[in-house]
Amino acid sequence: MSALTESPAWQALGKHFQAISGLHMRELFAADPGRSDVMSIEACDILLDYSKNRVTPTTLKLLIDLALQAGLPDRIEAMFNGEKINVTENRAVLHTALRNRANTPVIVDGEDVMPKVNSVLERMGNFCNAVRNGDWLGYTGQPITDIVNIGIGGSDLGPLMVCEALKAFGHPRLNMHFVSNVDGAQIVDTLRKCHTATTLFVIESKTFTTSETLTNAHTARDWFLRSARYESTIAKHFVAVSTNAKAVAEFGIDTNNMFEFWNWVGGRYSLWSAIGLPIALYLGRQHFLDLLAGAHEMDQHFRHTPLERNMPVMMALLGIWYVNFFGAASHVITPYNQSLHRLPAYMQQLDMESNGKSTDMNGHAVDYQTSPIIWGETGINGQHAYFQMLHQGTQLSPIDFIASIENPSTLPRHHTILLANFFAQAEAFMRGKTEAEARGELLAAGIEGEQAERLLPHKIFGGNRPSNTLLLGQLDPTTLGALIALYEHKIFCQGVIWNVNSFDQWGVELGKQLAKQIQAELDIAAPTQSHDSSTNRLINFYKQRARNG
Ligand SMILES: O=P(O)(O)OC[C@H]1O[C@](O)(CO)[C@@H](O)[C@@H]1O
Repeated sequence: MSALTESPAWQALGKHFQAISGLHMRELFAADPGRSDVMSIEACDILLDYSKNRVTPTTLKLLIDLALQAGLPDRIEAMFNGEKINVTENRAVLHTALRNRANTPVIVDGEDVMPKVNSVLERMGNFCNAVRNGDWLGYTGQPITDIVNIGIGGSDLGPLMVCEALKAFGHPRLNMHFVSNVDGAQIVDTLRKCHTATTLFVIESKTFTTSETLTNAHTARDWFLRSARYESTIAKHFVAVSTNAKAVAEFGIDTNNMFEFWNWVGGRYSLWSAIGLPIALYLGRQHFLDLLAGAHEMDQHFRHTPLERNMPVMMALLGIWYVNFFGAASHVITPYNQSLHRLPAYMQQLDMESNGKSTDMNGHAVDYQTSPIIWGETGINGQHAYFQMLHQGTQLSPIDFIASIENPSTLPRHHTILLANFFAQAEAFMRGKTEAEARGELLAAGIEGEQAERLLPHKIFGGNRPSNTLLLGQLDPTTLGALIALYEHKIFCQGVIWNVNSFDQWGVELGKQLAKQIQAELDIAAPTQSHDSSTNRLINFYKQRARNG
């Protein structure tokens, strides 16, 4: 057994689980009408109601014991203070410094990083103003109308998700495009919608070595030069965001047109850095600063609120309760705002790339589950697709319901229907439908006797399916910033308790190495023999068909 599973707090939770796992939330609500007043937290214009979880006050106390046993308060301070908590890469983890609107010094290797953070923000702001005002002109003297972000993973998902979420605040002249897939279909389709004279390419890559991004960037450059002809025109149409100035220069982008960030910013935590440039271009400098301010407010809440009233901490602990004690393999994210439709995809990288680990900080194999599988869709669409399984299937999948009270992008009547569904689903998952209720409904519908008995088992809902409800005041830059930071910190807390490094991603390397080797093999006609028989056969089958075709 590992130190974690042997620990007193873990053992106590295991015993407690045996005692209460049979309890139904209906009973818990009936026994304590004030349950949701106690089991809710308000911060940063977000209300978290976590009362529809299979917990009692004792569960919460034991979970807090687990957090304390893991030294969570010290680990939180270590992160904010710039300690090198990403031990396998010997790096600090300071996405919080990027949104440190209080501007207090944050020291890494003896240097306050805030002056350089502020200086890049200043440059981004000036550049965005020029593009948005129409002062930044393309090679024929026209203002920019289309912005194409080329990047993948953290250099795509954050900017894409935020630009979609905050479309209501977007600049009316600017059309945003995001190209991540190396499948040429995506860039071809995008370029078809753009004109060289009015398109700005933002090439985003922390490392500037990512093959998908560089391939797309070269294709964009070739497309551009076919019309613009002179290399000197590139400066007006290509900017880069990276930590790797040398590779940016080698690609042919003037480093004066490069916006820098630093190795203490993880890719999936980078939307607050210059990687947020497409966001700032689309929404404007002030809205980008508002996004940072919202995240900063959540940072302050996270850093300074006692664990039992701390929103990210409570969400982390509830997640651990289900993953490690109920054996839940997955966790569902269901936004009830259409504009948050890319949030589940964003959360997949944030959570699974961070905590999808089976080796702990000491290099030992873990003997407990870590990151759940994160999945989801907009809630309304999910209701008409996978909710059947969530209501009556055999798997327990906790759900996060997310909606906003105000929704500037929708119509009032639509919003009422949307929110009615939002409230109803969380209630349905909690209470279910008993046999007596189902029987009563059948009777009311005039279905009796044998037919009623046959249908009855299918009409029963066990309920007792846990969910968190997150109600945002409105979906604006500030609240969205807070929401994203909330999940970042939730994931961090879980990583601390699971004792994994949430900030490396070695698991993505092997596939990349093999792809490089196979790419070289695909370029030669001779049959491949260097892999296992399945991979050889697949490659050679492909080669033969591609040659004949
Ligand atoms: O920004 P880069 O260096 O191109 O990397 C893109 C993405 O690729 C990954 O390294 C995974 O392969 C992610 O962690 C990262 O967000």
